[in-house]
Amino acid sequence: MKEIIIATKNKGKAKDFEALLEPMGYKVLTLHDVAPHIDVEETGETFEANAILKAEAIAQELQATVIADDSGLEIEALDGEPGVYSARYSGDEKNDESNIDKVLQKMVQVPDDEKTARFRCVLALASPGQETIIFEGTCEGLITDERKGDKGFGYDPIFYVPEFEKTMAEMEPEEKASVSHRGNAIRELGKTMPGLSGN
Ligand SMILES: O=c1[nH]c(=O)c2ncn([C@@H]3O[C@H](COP(=O)(O)OP(=O)(O)OP(=O)(O)O)[C@@H](O)[C@H]3O)c2[nH]1
Ligand SMILES: [Mg+2]
Repeated sequence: MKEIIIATKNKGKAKDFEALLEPMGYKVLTLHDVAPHIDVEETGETFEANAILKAEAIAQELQATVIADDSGLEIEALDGEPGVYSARYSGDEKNDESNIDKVLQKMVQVPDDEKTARFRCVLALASPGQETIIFEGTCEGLITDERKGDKGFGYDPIFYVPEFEKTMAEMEPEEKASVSHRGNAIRELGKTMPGLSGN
């Protein structure tokens, strides 16, 4: 099986990548497998800037081709929050549960028909000595009033996808992969990276 390095320490993201890439014949390796000592500070103000930071630092360190993912949730009624700060919305310790609590509390006053949101994922593909390439994917949905489902990670329990009539945390990994921001970004990447099929 071919191997592919994803420059992430987020286990939820790693599972998403496995659901997406294993059917294409790739074994997913993360920073936990190949460089557990490295932490790249996310100092950028955009998903793109942070994805490039992470991908280039790890590609340089390992002298290998890597993919980094910077992603997050953009809620219209909150002017795009939590956005690039999604992982640390409620504090530096990256706590999914308190991040969700903070969103739900801010959404209490928002009318139901204004609960629109999107997940955005930016992937950076970096190789030593080559120009980094960027791919993007989004997924449109609605913020629910309460948590539903126990699959997935992050904000998945409060992100409702009308097409499936489920939150992302109620979807099987393959279902999430078929509509998610990460799935859509990988499918974009598949159009240009030889060997990665777009299906
Ligand atoms: O419910 C969710 N389903 C998803 O599919 C998803 N994708 C992203 N997110 C949120 O956005 C942050 C990314 O921040 P982020 O890109 O900096 O990643 P991270 O710091 O968690 O890991 P790393 O990849 O940087 O190591 C994550 O922690 C989550 O809060 C998601 N939430
Ligand atoms: Mg991060």
